[in-house]
Formats: sequence, structure tokens, C-alpha cells
Amino acid sequence: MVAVDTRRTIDSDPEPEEADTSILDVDELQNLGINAADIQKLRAAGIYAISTVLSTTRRNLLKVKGLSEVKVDKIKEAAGKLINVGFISATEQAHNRRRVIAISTGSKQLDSVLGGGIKTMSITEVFGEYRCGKTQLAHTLCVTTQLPKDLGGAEGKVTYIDTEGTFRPERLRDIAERFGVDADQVCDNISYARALNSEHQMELIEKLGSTFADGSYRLLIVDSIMAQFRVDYCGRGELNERQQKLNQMLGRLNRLAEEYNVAVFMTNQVQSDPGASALFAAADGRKPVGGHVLAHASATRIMLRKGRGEERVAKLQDSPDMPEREATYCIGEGGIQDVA
Ligand SMILES: Nc1ncnc2c1ncn2[C@@H]1O[C@H](COP(=O)(O)OP(=O)(O)OP(=O)(O)O)[C@@H](O)[C@H]1O
Repeated sequence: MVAVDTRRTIDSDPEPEEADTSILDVDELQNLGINAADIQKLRAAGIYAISTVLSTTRRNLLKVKGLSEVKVDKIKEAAGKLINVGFISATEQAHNRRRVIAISTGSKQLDSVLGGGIKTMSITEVFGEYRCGKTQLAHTLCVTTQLPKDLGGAEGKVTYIDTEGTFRPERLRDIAERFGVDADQVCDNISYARALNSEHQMELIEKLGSTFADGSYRLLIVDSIMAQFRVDYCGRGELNERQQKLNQMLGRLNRLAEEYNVAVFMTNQVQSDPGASALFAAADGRKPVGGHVLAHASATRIMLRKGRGEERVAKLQDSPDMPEREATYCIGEGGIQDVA
């Protein structure tokens, strides 16, 4: 068991140099001549950060109630003065990427395959058959994200979007005990929502700009990304529309990850498809649902399956910076852990 001094979790004041000060609030636009009423309109539309102003197309900004073409141009111009979105040197980009934090999965072997754990600023997807530990991994990350950085944490809060009704706060208590942290504090630092359908899921995600604006969140869980879409869109006739909506949601998730230095962790189901493309299918012919849209949105894809006895196997299938490798882990009272 890892002993953690609870005074070092995020309830205590973080060291000043540890705080993520990179999030620029839309209020900064006031210094560049944008009036408070127009800034309020941006907020009402879920745009809280300068980086969101820049990542939102002019076309979509024009949909914000009360913003004319002239105003949108002025806002874009002002935002462009605050953050450089043009070319920078690779050295500067390397500096930007130093903000990325790897959050421990609870298993050292799995962390090592992932290059330290689940990374902030991008989307990680785990998929696999039932009972292989996707939801247990999500619960374990809820706790490890709150740990001090030198113990594999990110000293941050967590948002959990539950689409299947499988979130269990009592599991968090067991996991908190394993890591020696205060369970009440752990639960207080998690904001939870049950997504009732795919539209509601999108609404919840669209509101996250205001939640993340203070820079204290480091993990967003969506368990599972596809469940509601599979219910709401049936048959081939609705597939195009489903994929379009899914693409929009994933685009939003990707921007949230980058703009607020948050790790987006989503679980996914598998379906049998003997004719599946070798690129996406597991060895047994099962493949994650969501098609190419999902495959391209996830920077890191991990396939989970059952191994010998109680062992589970995680295979890194896609990663921008790590080779394809496997790790074994198991599920215990205290969450995901190494095989003894
Ligand atoms: N307290 C616990 N101690 C040990 N193992 C547990 C505990 N709670 C759940 N498990 C194990 O976790 C597994 C279920 O994992 P999980 O719910 O993460 O699966 P999943 O991959 O999300 O599956 P599904 O697709 O059905 O949601 C089961 O094997 C269960 O026995």
C-alpha cells in the first residue's frame, strides 16, 4: 500500500510554481476593448477561455446570441493578440508540452507501457469486453488524479460523466483507503453527472468550460462514450447522423483536453465483427464501436481483455509516442493493481 500524507492532496495549497496559470479567462478581452456585455454573451454560450474563442470557428461564434459579424471579428482579433496561434519553434512547443501530466492507473506495469500513465491534454480510450475492468480503471483514476505528482497523481479534481449508471462512490472509498487518502475529500473533489441520453451527454460536455475555468480539474471521465449513441441512433439509416454528432462531441472533448490541460479518459464497448478491418479489430475479431470517427479522435487507444485466471491484459494499440506493448494487471478491492 502506498502511504500518502492526506495533507498533501489538493485541499492543501499547491506550491505556487505548480499551479497551471496557462488558462486565460475571456475577461482579458476587456483590456483590448471588448465590452463586458459581449464577454458575458460568450460565457452564456459556454466560452470561458481565450483558447476556446480561438478554437471556435467564426461561423459558430456568429451563432452566439447578440454577436454580429463586426463584433466576432473584433473578438477574434483581440483573442489573437493574447495567444499566438501561428507557427512557433519546436523548442517552444516542447516547452508547452512540459505541462502534460501522466496520471497513474494504479498498476506500475500498465503505467510503464503508457509512458507514466494516462496523459493530460489528449483523449485516451479503453475498450474491451465486459468485466475486463474499464469502469474499475475509471474509478481508480478518480483517486490517483488527486494524489501528489511525485506519487503518480496530478493534484487535480475530476469530472465523471456516467452513461450507464455504474458509478459507485463506495468503490472510491476502498480505493482511497488503499492510497491512504481521505475518502470524503476524494469524493468532494469529484463532480458527477448521469447522462440521460446522447443529447444530454453533449449538453453536459458543453457546460464544462465553466467547470474547468479555474484550472483545478485534471481528469474528465466519460464511461462509456458510445452507450447512449447506440440507444439513440438505430440502424444503418441513422448511422451518418450518429457519426456526425459523435464527431462534434469528440472535437469538443479534444479541445477541452488541450485548453484546460485535462486528461480525457473514455471507455468503449466492443462488438463482434469477423470482417473487421485488421487496423481496428482485436485478435478475436471484436472491435470497438464508433468506427473511424472514434478511432481518429483518441490519441491513445488501449484494448483490455481477460487473461489467465483473474489476470487482465492491456494492449496499447495506438499511441503518438509509445510502442505497442502489453501489460498485465488485476482488479482488487483497492482498484486496478499489478499482478502479485
Ligand atoms: N471490490 C472489488 N474487488 C475486486 N474486484 C472487483 C471489485 N468490484 C468489482 N470487481 C471486479 O471488476 C470486474 C468488473 O469490472 P468493470 O465493471 O470495470 O468491467 P467493465 O470492463 O467496465 O465491464 P462492462 O463492459 O460490463 O461495464 C468484475 O470482474 C468484478 O469482479
